Amino acid sequence: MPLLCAHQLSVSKRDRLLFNEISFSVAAGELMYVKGPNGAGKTSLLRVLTGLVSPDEGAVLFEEQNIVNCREQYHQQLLYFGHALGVNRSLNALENLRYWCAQHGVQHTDAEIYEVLGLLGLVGLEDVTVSHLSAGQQRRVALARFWLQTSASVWILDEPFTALDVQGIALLNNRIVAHLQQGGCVVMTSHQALDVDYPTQELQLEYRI
Ligand SMILES: Nc1ncnc2c1ncn2[C@@H]1O[C@H](COP(=O)(O)OP(=O)(O)OP(=O)(O)O)[C@@H](O)[C@H]1O
Repeated sequence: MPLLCAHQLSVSKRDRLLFNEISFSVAAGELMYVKGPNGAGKTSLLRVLTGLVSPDEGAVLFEEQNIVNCREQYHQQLLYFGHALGVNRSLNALENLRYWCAQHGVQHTDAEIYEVLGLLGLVGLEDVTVSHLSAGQQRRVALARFWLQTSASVWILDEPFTALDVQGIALLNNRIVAHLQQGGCVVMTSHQALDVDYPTQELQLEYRI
């Protein structure tokens, strides 16, 4: 049974049809890579898959149920990483992750959060206000949720590699592969060529006039 299905999705913005009757499914252990030029509609598609935005036509199914009818159950199984980092720039990394854990019902001690921040190369920066961190370090604080939240099966990632250095990209790639090997699924976009050592399905969106 697929974890996630897009069924004949169509979305228009400002009278421009971004995509029309797109269908695909992603099963446990599968990675879907959504490609396309700027403005093609990749973010719009991902937001529809999360249920944040409704499609003009079609439906998104989680475990064969329309997400409209199982919103709470779906959101418990969903980890969405969008363009907005979802970190409070006036708090430090530790405070941000404590807050994120509390909001998402994830139990972690400070020691465990420190460990994840260490893994992400943020040792010594745990109590620095996020606005004083570099762009890549801020992304790393946001990415910590992929190590803190281990129960979500569906990961939807919108350009997660932005601003990361080579080591950061490798770290995240490894985490994505581990998630897939543990039976999760991933739908992601990236303008960088994907360097994930894992079988990948591709969906190409075109810029439609
Ligand atoms: N809320 C909105 N209101 C009006 N138009 C929108 C809205 N969101 C997106 N668009 C338009 O939809 C089109 C697709 O945007 P989208 O962000 O989905 O593209 P994308 O493929 O993710 O692009 P990029 O590679 O630049 O991130 C763009 O032309 C954009 O202007």
